[in-house]
Amino acid sequence: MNALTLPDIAAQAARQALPLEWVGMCGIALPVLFDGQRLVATADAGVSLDDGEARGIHMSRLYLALEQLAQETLSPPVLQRVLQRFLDSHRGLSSSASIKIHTDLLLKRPALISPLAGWKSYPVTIEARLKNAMFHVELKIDLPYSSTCPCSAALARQLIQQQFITDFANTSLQHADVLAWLGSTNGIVATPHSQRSSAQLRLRLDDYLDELPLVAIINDAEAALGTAVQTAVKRADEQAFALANGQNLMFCEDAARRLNQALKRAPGINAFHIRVVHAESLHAHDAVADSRWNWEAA
Ligand SMILES: Nc1nc2c(ncn2[C@@H]2O[C@H](COP(=O)(O)OP(=O)(O)OP(=O)(O)O)[C@@H](O)[C@H]2O)c(=O)[nH]1
Repeated sequence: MNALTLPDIAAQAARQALPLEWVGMCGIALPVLFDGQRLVATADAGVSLDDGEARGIHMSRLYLALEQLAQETLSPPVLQRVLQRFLDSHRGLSSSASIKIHTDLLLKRPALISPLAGWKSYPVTIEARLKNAMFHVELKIDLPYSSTCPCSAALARQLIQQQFITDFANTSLQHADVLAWLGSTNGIVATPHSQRSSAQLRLRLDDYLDELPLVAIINDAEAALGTAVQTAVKRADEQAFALANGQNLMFCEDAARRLNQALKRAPGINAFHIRVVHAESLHAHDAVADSRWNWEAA
């Protein structure tokens, strides 16, 4: 060996010939561009190692191809070009390539009543795969929202009725008495439990999309759920939120069904797997519902 030649271990023959389904790097720091923002992201990037005789893949080639994602707005065509570069730089070694990008999308959300707004962070993962010229993109989105138990609300209403009977038994009622009673703690002797809940959406996108419909999907899903968690909140906003929750009682089953309907209507999605998790304040465990559409067949 010439003293100036660097040893290239990856190019050596493997001691034990065996193809590998996926080889790559996880947790690569990457600043990505999306929705006019520069977002801090991490990427997992890799290829299959089909040539069982080859010792290793060329990780630096994948790493360098990722730079394109720091330069251009994240979109399906850009992801496809990067994956094609992974494969072009591993001719004879790999037939499939994949990339996962984890980031937090920041969206500015207005308050319900006051003229205020604040930032909300949505954890998202964008996963793209290229195999035998077939290109697929999958999104994972986590959405926090508030849910109030309909059963608990009905039980609380019944207790309020009982309290009313107790407080006004054998009394001739004046409008002012009832109004004062309604404003007292006796008038709301029981409250239903509500909880911070989360919807975990996994979505497969149609192949032809030029843009990632992340913001539209988040907006559609939040509209379907009805009580997204808030950002900037003054008392007027809190009161509006209390009213919205009172008008939007839901079990986890209700939330899953609403999301199912909304996502089936949303353009650009050809399959999904939804999980909603209501982190119960009644129990120390969660109430959970799943819903799928075209998921097994895809
Ligand atoms: N394949 C592989 N490479 C690793 C691993 N851990 C670290 N590396 C390093 O990743 C570096 C980059 O690999 P290559 O892309 O093959 O680098 P290179 O041979 O200089 O680049 P090319 O000439 O393009 O092949 C090498 O120095 C490897 O030692 C590993 O587990 N597997």
